[in-house]
Order: sequence, then structure tokens, then C-alpha cells
Amino acid sequence: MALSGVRVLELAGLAPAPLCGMILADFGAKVVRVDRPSRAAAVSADGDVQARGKRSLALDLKRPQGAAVLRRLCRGADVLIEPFRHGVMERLGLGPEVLLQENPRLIYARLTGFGQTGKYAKSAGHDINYLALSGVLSKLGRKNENPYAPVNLLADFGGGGVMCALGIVITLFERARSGRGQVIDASMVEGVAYLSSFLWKSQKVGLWNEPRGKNLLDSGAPFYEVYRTSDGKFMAVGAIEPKFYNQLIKGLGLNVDELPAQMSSFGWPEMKKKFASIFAQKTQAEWCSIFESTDACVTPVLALEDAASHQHNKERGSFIKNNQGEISPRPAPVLSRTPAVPSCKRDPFIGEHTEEILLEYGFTKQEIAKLCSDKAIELKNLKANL
Ligand SMILES: C[C@H](CCC[C@@H](C)[C@H]1CC[C@H]2[C@@H]3[C@H](O)C[C@@H]4C[C@H](O)CC[C@]4(C)[C@H]3C[C@H](O)[C@]12C)C(=O)SCCNC(=O)CCNC(=O)[C@H](O)C(C)(C)COP(=O)(O)OP(=O)(O)OC[C@H]1O[C@@H](n2cnc3c(N)ncnc32)[C@H](O)[C@@H]1OP(=O)(O)O
Repeated sequence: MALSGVRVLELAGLAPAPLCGMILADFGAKVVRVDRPSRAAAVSADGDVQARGKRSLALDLKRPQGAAVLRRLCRGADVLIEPFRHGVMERLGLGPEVLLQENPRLIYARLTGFGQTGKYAKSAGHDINYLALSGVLSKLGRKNENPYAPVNLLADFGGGGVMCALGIVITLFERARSGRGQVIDASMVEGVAYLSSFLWKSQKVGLWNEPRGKNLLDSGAPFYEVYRTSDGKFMAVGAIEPKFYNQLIKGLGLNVDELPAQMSSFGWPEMKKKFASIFAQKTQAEWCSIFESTDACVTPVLALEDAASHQHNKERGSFIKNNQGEISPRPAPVLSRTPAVPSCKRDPFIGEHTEEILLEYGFTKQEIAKLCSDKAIELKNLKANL
């Protein structure tokens, strides 16, 4: 796999850092999730739902012996992912200047909401706050309604987890030339703002001149909208270019010569009503068969489980099943020579691999026993979880 041999330490966090670690693991990195021991008794594998392919080490970073263990682990690692507010790692004596001095090849990835500097660097927040501060949230939502945050996909995962993974592979690539590591300051505000570069840079062509919900791509246009079908399901319409729009109109049984010009926004509200009343007359399956094999850019809105069993996705193997029968998306993108090979095993229990990992990083059995008696680490008793 593309990232074989890369050793990653991921300090356990909420949603974005776990995705970042999972991406690296899917593509072959050896990812160790560093968990808090105190949680081990209460939490098994279900706290982190993005733990595929990872192993767990339960380590108390608040104890000096625990922090010393992380320092030693970092000496033998390629990447550290830390998901805490600015200042937390410094308080633990695990800031970048310490760890990079001990291992100048280390990639020290700091995945936060607001970044390492600035007024909000030490403030708590979640996806919706980062999205708001990036300016993007102001553009999301329907006409005359409040801005709407679409689950926690954009800042947490797009601007956070994925952007941080990109930063890690970029720095690993650069390190192959320079031999040197560096610090990644991955702010989700900036990550999601960067993700929205098209939105920013397309302002000059007038794409966003109207208020929220009245523009071409934000549910203002009738040909870029979701419509309810007679069985309570939905169809997604994305017929932007005239040649595709004409096929949409044909499929709806309308005559393009009798309609207002496609790009005349004055006619859009009326056209939307017309399209909505037509879509409401047939079931989703009926609309699928009308638009199948056309270029009208009309697709069914599928539930997650239906997406996994849809013919197209099945043909490509877009979804995978693990040993527990859990279905999830296959890692993307697909690489021709060194594709990702996602683990089929169950997620790790907290502390399940503590001993195995420490031995692998050069600790002796005696050292491990001492760390255990000092409560710096925790060895999970697997039987307790079975
Ligand atoms: C919208 C999303 C958030 C979605 C979260 C949900 C996915 C989950 C939230 C609640 C979960 C459910 C719940 O737990 C109940 C069930 C539990 C069950 O097991 C599973 C099912 C549950 C229903 C469960 C399901 C889900 O998991 C939930 C619904 C987001 O936006 S996520 C993005 C958040 N932002 C960031 O990540 C940016 C950077 N981080 C931060 O800004 C802060 O970390 C944050 C997120 C604001 C939290 O602040 P906090 O004060 O808590 O932490 P920090 O200031 O960062 O400091 C960390 C302290 O912890 C110490 N520490 C860390 N590791 C260790 C260790 N190994 N040993 C010892 N100590 C450790 C560290 O030293 C810091 O201590 P100090 O504060 O004393 O310095």
C-alpha cells in the first residue's frame, strides 16, 4: 500500500482527527491511537467509530512517566496527530519544539478548529462554529431561512480530517527530499475556507449576487434542486448546461420553447413550482426509468443503505463490509497499483494493544510492568469486553 512503513501516533480526539488517522491506516500506515486510560473501563471500541485499521495504546499523558512514553514513541514515529486546543501539548511538555528536537524527521500535525494563533486559538468550538467563522455558513441554506449547517461534514471532515491528511502526505513527500519533518497547523476554519475557494473566486462572475438560496447553485434555480416524488422520495436535478437542461425538459414532458429562458432568474420561482408539481406525479422508480440513460443529470436521492445496494455502486464496489457485517464506504480515491486495503477487523478496544505497541517501539517487558504499576499505561483485559 502507498503508505506502508509510515508510523503514525494519533492522540484520541473527536470526529476530525479519527478520520485523518483512518485515511492513513486505510492506505497502509501503521496507526496507533493513544487513548486515555481512565476511559478504558467505561468505553470499549465504540467511542471512536473511525478506528478502522488502528491499534490502541492506553497512556496517561498527565503523568510524567506517561508523557515520557509519548516522547519516546515520537522518537520512533513518522507522524503525530494531536487534536487538542492550542496550549494543551505545551502544558504536557510535548510541544513541537521538544518533540522535533528529539526527532527532526517527525511530522507534527496539529488539527484544531481555530489554529495555533489568533484570538480564538484557545477557545472551544465545533464544526458549526468553524464553518461560521470561515464565511461559508452564511452561504448555506434556503431562501428566507436561517443559514443551515449540513451535518458536521464540511469543517470537521472536509476542512479538518481530509485537509490534515493532505498536509501529512505533502510533508511526508517533502521529507523524502529534505530529510526533515515540520509542524502542520491545520485549522478547520482555514481548511473549510480553502475548500470553498470556488465560492470566493466565483464571486466576480456573479454566481452569488443574489441573497442566500436565490442563486444558481444554492437552490435558487429550478434545474439545480431536489424534488419530492409521489412516494415521498426525492430526485436530485443538476441540469445546468443547456444541452442537459433540454433533456430534463423533455423528460418532464415539457416544451422548451414554451418556457422562460433557462437562465432568466425572474422565471425561476414559477418554474420551480411547475417542476415540483410534475415530479410529484410519479414515483422515484418511475422517474429513474424515465431519466436513466439520458444526460439530463437527474438521479435518485438514496438512503445510505440504498446507496450501498445501488447497481452502479455495486458494480464499482463502492461500499465494503467488515467482519462484523458493518457496511461503510470504500476508501477513496482508488489507486491503480497500490490501492487502499481497509482492515476488515473489528475496531480496537481501548488499551488492547498497549503491550504489543510498546514492545514494538523498543520498551522492555520490565519497563512495561513498571509503567503499568505507575498507572502511566493500561493493559486492557480483553476478557472483560467479551
Ligand atoms: C460536531 C463534532 C463533535 C461530534 C462529537 C460526537 C461524534 C461525539 C460527542 C459526544 C459523543 C457521544 C457521547 O460520548 C456518549 C456516547 C459514548 C459512547 O462511547 C459512544 C456513543 C456516544 C453517544 C458518543 C457518540 C459520539 O462519539 C459523540 C456524539 C465536532 O465538531 S468535533 C471537532 C471538535 N473540535 C476539535 O477537535 C478542535 C480541536 N480541539 C478542541 O478545540 C478541543 O479539544 C475541544 C473539542 C473543544 C474539546 O475541549 P476539551 O476541553 O475537552 O479538550 P482540550 O482543551 O483539547 O484538552 C484535552 C485535555 O485532555 C487531556 N488529555 C488528552 N489525552 C489525554 C491522555 N491520553 N491522558 C491524559 N490526559 C489527556 C489533555 O491533557 C487536556 O487536559 P487539560 O485541559 O487539563 O490540559
